[in-house]
Amino acid sequence: MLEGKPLADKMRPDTLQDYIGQSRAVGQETLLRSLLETNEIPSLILWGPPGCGKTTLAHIIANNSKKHSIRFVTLSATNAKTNDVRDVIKQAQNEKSFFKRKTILFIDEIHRFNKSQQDTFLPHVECGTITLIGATTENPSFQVNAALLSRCRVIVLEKLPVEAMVTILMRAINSLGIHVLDSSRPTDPLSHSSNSSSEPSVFIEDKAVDTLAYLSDGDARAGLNGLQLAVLARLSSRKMFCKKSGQTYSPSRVLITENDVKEGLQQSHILYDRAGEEHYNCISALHKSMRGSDQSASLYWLARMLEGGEDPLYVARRLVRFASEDIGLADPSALTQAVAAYQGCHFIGMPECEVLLAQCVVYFARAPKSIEVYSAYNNVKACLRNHQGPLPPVPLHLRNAPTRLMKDLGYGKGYKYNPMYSEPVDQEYLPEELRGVDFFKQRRC
Ligand SMILES: Nc1ncnc2c1ncn2[C@@H]1O[C@H](COP(=O)(O)OP(=O)(O)OP(=O)(O)O)[C@@H](O)[C@H]1O
Repeated sequence: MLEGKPLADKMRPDTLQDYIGQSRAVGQETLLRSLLETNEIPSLILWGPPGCGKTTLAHIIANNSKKHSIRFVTLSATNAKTNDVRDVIKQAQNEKSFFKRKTILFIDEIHRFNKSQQDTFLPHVECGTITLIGATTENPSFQVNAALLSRCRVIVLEKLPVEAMVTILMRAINSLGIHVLDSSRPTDPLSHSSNSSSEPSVFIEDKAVDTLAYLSDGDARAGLNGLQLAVLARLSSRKMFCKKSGQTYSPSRVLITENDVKEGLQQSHILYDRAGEEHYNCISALHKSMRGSDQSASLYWLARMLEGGEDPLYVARRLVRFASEDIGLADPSALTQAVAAYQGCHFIGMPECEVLLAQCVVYFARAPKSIEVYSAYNNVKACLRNHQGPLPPVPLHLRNAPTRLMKDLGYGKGYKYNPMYSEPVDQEYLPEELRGVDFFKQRRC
């Protein structure tokens, strides 16, 4: 059972009955479930984090549709070319016109197709030649063409909760014939070696199952892979033990502990997806926690990113921005702190630089906040962008006059050099048509 395909693939359910969790999307009372049960599949975009069951749901739909002689074609946007899509469409057109057969096209990681590739199937979705099912870990509002999106129903799948993960893991554990050891009954399974077969009996601590369910962070593939790796590692260390000791005897029972499953999981991959949606969610949560002056939450989001393998320089760059955008002149040294933290991270790297970022984040959470400069600058930008016609010229008295011709043209004429005056100088600095505008108080566009 542990040889060949990954355990996650072997355990992929074929029916909705075995599809665990995701009740909001495909629970008993949902529209999607009734549509699936009556085999009226609309075009869908399945959006959710890695390993939450997008491909599995498509696989279940495929199984169902084959029973109703609907064609189900799969492409992965990571390696499919535009020509592959065209071929599928051509075939779908033929099937539709000659055999009245429908085609469902499943595109995994649809966000990897660029906009023009996505355009290729738009008219065919519209006229019903194909029913499109796209799976994506990225927010479809940014990654899927608006026109295509409006023709699809977006199904949001969530990270699988711990209980669902336990159910999925237990299903795999049972199918592998592994025994779960009840930690409330302290017996040593390894001391009983009554197993006569050459294959060892495999046990797993119940708390190891719980830990695996927690640490896999809603990603069933990660959990099942973690389980598989832990079992394989234990079995191979049993073999090594026999080889090294030259003993023909080998322990007939193998125990998978909590530590084994922790090793089986690659934490960084599991807790955090550096390139995906989670990266933006966490940085946004950090920014908002600092803005809200919540130092604990700020530290939490920072640690969540760094522990997950985020690039510390990326976080440091965001802190430089925050120093000006949210703290600004309420504490101008915030900017110095942020730049110093950035340089410090650059010098020493992870893991040493984590504390620099932590210091900066707490400083920012505690700092007084001001968006005065940020808002005033936005007002100026809005004024420029909304301006109709040519921009007003720079007033002559403010222009530099390095040549005689420029002087003759009136450049710099009438300019009052402020240091020459002991009193405040009455002089205009904005173009004539903006006289009197105060970007700090109002927005004039
Ligand atoms: N809801 C579920 N019920 C039962 N098993 C599940 C469920 N979701 C995922 N699994 C298990 O996890 C494995 C991986 O899930 P799947 O391939 O569907 O994830 P995905 O959301 O498509 O992830 P990715 O975005 O990384 O491709 C499946 O093969 C299956 O064994």
